[in-house]
Amino acid sequence: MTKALFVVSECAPLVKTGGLADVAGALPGALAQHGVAVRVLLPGYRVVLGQIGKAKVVATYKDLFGGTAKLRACNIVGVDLLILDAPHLYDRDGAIYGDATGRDWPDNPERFAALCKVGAMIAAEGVDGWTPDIVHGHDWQAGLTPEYMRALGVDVPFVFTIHNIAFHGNADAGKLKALGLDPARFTTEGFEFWGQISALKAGLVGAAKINTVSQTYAEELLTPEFGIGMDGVLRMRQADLSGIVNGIDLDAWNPLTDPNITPYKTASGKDANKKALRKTFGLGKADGPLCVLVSRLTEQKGIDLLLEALPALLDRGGQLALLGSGDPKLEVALLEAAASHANVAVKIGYDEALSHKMMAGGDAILVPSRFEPCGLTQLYGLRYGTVPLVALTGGLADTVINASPAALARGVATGVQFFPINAQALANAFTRLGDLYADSKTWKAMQRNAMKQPVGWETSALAYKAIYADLTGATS
Ligand SMILES: Nc1ncnc2c1ncn2[C@@H]1O[C@H](COP(=O)(O)OP(=O)(O)O[C@H]2O[C@H](CO)[C@@H](O)[C@H](O)[C@H]2O)[C@@H](O)[C@H]1O
Repeated sequence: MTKALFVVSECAPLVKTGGLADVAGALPGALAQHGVAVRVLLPGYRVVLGQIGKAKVVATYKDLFGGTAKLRACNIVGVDLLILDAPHLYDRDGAIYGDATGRDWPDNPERFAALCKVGAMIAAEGVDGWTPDIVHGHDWQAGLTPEYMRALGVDVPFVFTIHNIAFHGNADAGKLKALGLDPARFTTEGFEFWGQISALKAGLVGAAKINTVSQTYAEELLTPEFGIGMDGVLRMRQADLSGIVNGIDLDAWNPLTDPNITPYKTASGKDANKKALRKTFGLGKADGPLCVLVSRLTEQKGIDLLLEALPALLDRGGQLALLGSGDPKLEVALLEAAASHANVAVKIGYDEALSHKMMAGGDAILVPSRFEPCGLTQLYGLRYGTVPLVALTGGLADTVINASPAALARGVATGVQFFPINAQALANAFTRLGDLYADSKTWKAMQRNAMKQPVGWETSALAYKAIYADLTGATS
């Protein structure tokens, strides 16, 4: 049995701001089926502590960046967790990465350095009679782990997964001492990045193997356009970089058993959900497709392109129901669009149950991202027979089969892709979507294909296991 320690800043269902949490929550269960036992090291945010009750204390750290911390072990919905209960770092009002106004916490470098340091100590000494064979960090919040492991002389292999390279976790060089980092490693070969400490770069240079969450994104990352300053480092590490597409939790996202919806086995069962969804969003009947979108509202997600291309959807009799939160300017623009078009409805906020209802009730799920390492909502869409309309990039390129004439002729199309990633191409894609929707035989075939597509973790869990086995020499 291989033992792996995940170091990660969010984990569904306990705490989630985006797709990272879904992966951290679902991959351990998938790995367990293949003989890999994962424990997930997670910050003890207030929202997390509120859900774990009196979990057993398995270690105490006297001075962890300015206060005493306890490590608590528990199992929540099948995931073995190690919760870093450090009130001076994590027990506060506001969100997990920043205050209520959206500003990053000024001590984020210390908050996530603490997580990494504890990860390194667990690798060094073990905890609760358990020592990992592999440490697997996710995104910049886990990036400093290999630095602390090196300082402690631990030679457990470190695997680093990039979910979103846009966040570098930079800290002022003046924090070197406060973070307990080795100044000799503050170089271009180490974790220095344009005069700052980069937690992301520390992870990239310190990992034995790096992966990201789709094959296409792994290739894109090597280019300046997508690498966002890290493409040079990644080109140097190219031999150790791979792409492993995300899966989704097939139990949580199952149209047959989903408690949030009227369950269904085939796409015809979507009708009742569509009716209910229209009611929830205050939308009337329409001839064209009911498009849904669930997302963080950021530059990445192409919401501005959607606003610009919207007339093309509305001209085809289509509708839009959108759920999201984030950039205040995008929120305002979306609410304005909803106020001026009867066929556009917007809910600002975060609502897990509603996101399920939208997958069940929508005809099409939109993902017009400028870049998308993998993307999960198009995978939910496939499983729910909700045809994805996506930008041709990253994991969206790898998981959706575009309704090209060839794919339609072969009966394999599952969605619509557009390229280049701009408003005009998206508008054209809306017109194509309208045509496909109007041709009910073709549309039904696409829904069937979508629902048949494997979107679970099976293949990808085996790919992670193979990376671990390669590094540990394990055979089973
Ligand atoms: N307002 C809201 N209400 C309810 N649910 C909401 C919501 N806003 C977002 N969500 C949910 O959050 C998740 C978002 O995951 P994505 O993979 O689509 O993007 P994200 O950019 O967060 O993840 C990053 O990491 C993941 C995981 O590797 C990659 O797939 C992705 O490409 C990368 O950008 C989905 O489960 C979605 O349903």
